[in-house]
Amino acid sequence: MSEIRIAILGASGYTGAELIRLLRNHPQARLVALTADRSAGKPIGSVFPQLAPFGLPDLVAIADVDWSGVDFVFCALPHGTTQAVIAGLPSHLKIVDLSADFRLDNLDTYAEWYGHAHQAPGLQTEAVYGLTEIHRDAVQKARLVANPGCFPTSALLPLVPLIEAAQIEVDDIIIDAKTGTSGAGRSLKEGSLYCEVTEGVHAYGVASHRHAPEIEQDLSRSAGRSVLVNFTPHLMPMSRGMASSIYVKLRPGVSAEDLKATLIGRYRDEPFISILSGKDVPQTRHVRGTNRCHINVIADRLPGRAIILSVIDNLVKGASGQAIQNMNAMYGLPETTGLDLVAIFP
Ligand SMILES: NC(=O)C1=CN([C@@H]2O[C@H](COP(=O)(O)OP(=O)(O)OC[C@H]3O[C@@H](n4cnc5c(N)ncnc54)[C@H](OP(=O)(O)O)[C@@H]3O)[C@@H](O)[C@H]2O)C=CC1
Ligand SMILES: CC(=O)N[C@@H](CCC(=O)OP(=O)(O)O)C(=O)O
Repeated sequence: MSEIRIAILGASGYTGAELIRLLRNHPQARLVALTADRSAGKPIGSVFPQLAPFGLPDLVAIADVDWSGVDFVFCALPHGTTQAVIAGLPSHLKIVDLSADFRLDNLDTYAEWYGHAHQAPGLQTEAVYGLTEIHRDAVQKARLVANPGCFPTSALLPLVPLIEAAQIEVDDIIIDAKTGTSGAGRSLKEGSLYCEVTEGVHAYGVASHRHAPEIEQDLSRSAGRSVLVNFTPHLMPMSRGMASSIYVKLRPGVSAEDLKATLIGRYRDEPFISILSGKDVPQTRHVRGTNRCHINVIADRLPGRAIILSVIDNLVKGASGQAIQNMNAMYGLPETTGLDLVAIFP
């Protein structure tokens, strides 16, 4: 297939840099426009020296992009800024939006959790939730894909097949999740300072994190009724990586081995998902820098309960890697194109 001419909006951020790193290995991708806000007008190499040697376009403001030379847009802007930007783009463009702006189908739920009315409700009706392994058919036909959040990706990949198989009680799901600090983005925030993050761990967004309704949206779709979850994220002193420990109650007659068999069957042909053997514990270091998700299911000591462990790299399967996987699906390319990566270890 011919080349895909790509613009990255928000190229001077963490997910933007990760898109550029990964797309360097994509044979069809040609980066024709990179945008920034504070850094508009600068060479990308002045923001990210590791990207200086590759002949990339300079950073420009979004208003200065010539859309006639662009086929595809990765939108990696802060949530809340993206609906208006995407609503103003020409209709020939295919788009994967990495922000949360098009993830929630229910406009009232969006307004409740994001504190303002949706600014592009018409576009929301055409947006497809891009958890690729679960919504592949819709992603392949989509023009606008809402790339999932990192916590929802790590939780939904194991939970959706188990709910569809009616193997777990949907009213008793606890998601205890940990993330690296790059999840907060590159802009200056007191909570991301070294002294606030190093040598300690803390929960945040307790009983109020905006990824709860996103997780619940897909779990409710799978269950055919409203599902609520207990979700608590924690900030870890590491730059990237995400681990979700998920505590579930088994339905009568179901064992932890049954859950594992369901996941093995569902993901047998999925290149990015591994169900680990025995009681092997998934570790973030084993997926670092890759688009992979490692999962295991272990019987709890408490009768009738199981513990599901799921790890991803928040910047790759949790953001830029899944975004490229979705682009590949939208163009009918093998989903692994540009994403055939081995973890950086140790
Ligand atoms: N980091 C992660 O692990 C994940 C992030 N996401 C989502 O992806 C999106 C990007 O995240 P991330 O890369 O971490 O964010 P960063 O804060 O690192 O980068 C944001 C980018 O957007 C640009 N920008 C900021 N404000 C504006 C504006 N008003 N108009 C135009 N451009 C603007 C910035 O430019 P400049 O720096 O020049 O000001 C920068 O290029 C967010 O919506 C985030 O929620 C999703 C999953 C995981
Ligand atoms: C450490 C940290 O702050 N992480 C972010 C998650 C970023 C992400 O996945 O998602 P969005 O695209 O929905 O922002 C948070 O908890 O909000």
